[in-house]
Amino acid sequence: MRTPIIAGNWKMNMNPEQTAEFVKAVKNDLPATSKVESVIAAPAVDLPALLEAAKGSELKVAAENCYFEDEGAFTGETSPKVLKEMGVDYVVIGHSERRDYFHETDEDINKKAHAIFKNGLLPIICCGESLETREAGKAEEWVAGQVTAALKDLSGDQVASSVIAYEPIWAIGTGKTASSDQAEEICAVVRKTVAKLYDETVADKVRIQYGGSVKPANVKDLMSKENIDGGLVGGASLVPESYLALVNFNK
Ligand SMILES: O=C[C@H](O)COP(=O)(O)O
Repeated sequence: MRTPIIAGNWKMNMNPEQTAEFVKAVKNDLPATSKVESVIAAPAVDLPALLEAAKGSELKVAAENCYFEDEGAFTGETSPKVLKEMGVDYVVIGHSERRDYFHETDEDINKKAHAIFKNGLLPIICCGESLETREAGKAEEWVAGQVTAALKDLSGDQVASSVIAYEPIWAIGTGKTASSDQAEEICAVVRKTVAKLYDETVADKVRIQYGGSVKPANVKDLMSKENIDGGLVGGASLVPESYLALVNFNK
């Protein structure tokens, strides 16, 4: 039985003060982690405030990115080793915004996944096709390729404990959600890809999120699908009431 995981991805929208206020507003109404994992992914500058505010609550903390080296002359980068020391749980990697604006490659993402596991963190690995790729009928092939590249040389146990987020680029921040059937179709492809690369046991354990205009009004429908175990939520995770409605989707 896979534990649902709802992760807010704040992107570059909050400061430390707003972070502390947000957590104060939600921390007493989060579901038990054993029922639904509630995660917030925040920019590196907000992580100390987020970790401090989340202490003693059910909230788990994710970084929005990290580098694949632990330390050294890498100006501006964030060390996965330090993230672990700080108490971070997850790191989001391969988000389409990082692939597009910061030119992250499949190879970088795979290296980051290895660095994340080496440091005892867990990855939320993003994948997803553009509208052009979808319209060319190549969404399945594209996503399977991204998943295969991201997981290269990871062990079955590592993959079983990973989270993979399917986010069609055309649905991010656009208000256009993939229908729950469209989302399920590709999330099933992700699981099948994991089964092909590893085995059914690993595929059965890996948790798959859908992301792209998820909101309180559609979360229940998406979460009812067999291969959707959670959501990676941008805009609708920025307001405490909306975030609480998302993580409490099954109440
Ligand atoms: O990481 C989150 C996704 O990019 C989705 O963003 P959105 O919920 O604002 O569409």
